Amino acid sequence: MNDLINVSNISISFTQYVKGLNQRELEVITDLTLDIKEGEIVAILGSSGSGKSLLAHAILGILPHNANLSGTMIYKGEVLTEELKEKLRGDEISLIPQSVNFLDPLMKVSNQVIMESKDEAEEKEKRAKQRAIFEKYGLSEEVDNMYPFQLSGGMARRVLVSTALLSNPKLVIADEPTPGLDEKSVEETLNHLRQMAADNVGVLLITHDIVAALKVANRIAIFYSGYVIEIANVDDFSGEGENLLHPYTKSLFKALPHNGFNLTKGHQPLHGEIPVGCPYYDRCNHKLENCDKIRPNLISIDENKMVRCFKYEG
Ligand SMILES: Nc1ncnc2c1ncn2[C@@H]1O[C@H](COP(=O)(O)OP(=O)(O)OP(=O)(O)O)[C@@H](O)[C@H]1O
Ligand code: NI
Repeated sequence: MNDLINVSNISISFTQYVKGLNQRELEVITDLTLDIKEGEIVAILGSSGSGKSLLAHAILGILPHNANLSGTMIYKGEVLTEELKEKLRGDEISLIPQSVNFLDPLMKVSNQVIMESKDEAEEKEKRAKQRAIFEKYGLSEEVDNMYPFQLSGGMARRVLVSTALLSNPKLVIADEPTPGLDEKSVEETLNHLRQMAADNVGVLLITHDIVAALKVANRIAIFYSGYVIEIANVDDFSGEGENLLHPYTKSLFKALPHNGFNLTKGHQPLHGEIPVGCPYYDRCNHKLENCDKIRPNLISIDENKMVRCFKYEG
């Protein structure tokens, strides 16, 4: 499988003004590395407020103006500059947004899916395509003329998915597509993602729902305090978790059945104070000599797996 996007050493911070002219940096994402291949679903798993949406917005080039972004992104072998992001956004790279509030309440569904066209021929072509995709996702012809408030939650979700697919994207970023959905709608949404991957689209699934991630992803990136601490194959989350590498991922996996498969709290970005050493130091039960003094790098174990832990360095 070919690499679609390689995100290397991305950091995102905000400049905050405290007491007049004093500034300080709030680092939300630190040194994030991740790659997605064609036809692959990679889930990034992190708790609420951990910076997942910011990562999506960084790839799309829609970060807020006060955000500082560093690091590199390569898309199909080409450096993903802000200019290129703008060109690809809504085209080769599309977003399934976190909220159905992204739909304009005052516009008929089909019109907002299509947006502007440069001439009649293009509009006709777009309408035909929109109808075909809606059909595929079980949205009948009368839905075209509905307003968002007339849609059920599940229908609105399907409209967002269809919208993301209208441009034949190569990379789809799904930002928390499952929270608040009933089990059937969750399954339906996951099936949509599987279908995309089967069509060779790369999918970045952003979620705090580990159960959903395990059902659909090929690989899972675990986010902790703004750091990716491990990227594992979905199959590693089985048995006793013996193939998982990072102490945090192992304990997370072991704890799952006991806490109803919910992510435990306590891995928000560390507001203001970035630890010198390992971000997991305080909670780790495999501490080594230098863990509180030096931050481990995210190192590759093989083509698919990475870990940030001194146990595996050297
Ligand atoms: N414009 C901003 N200015 C300053 N800080 C911000 C800004 N936007 C986001 N943040 C900070 O970045 C953090 C991460 O935000 P983000 O929306 O990416 O989290 P998330 O992981 O997507 O959360 P959720 O699961 O709730 O969607 C927030 O907790 C907040 O501290
Ligand atoms: Ni979010």
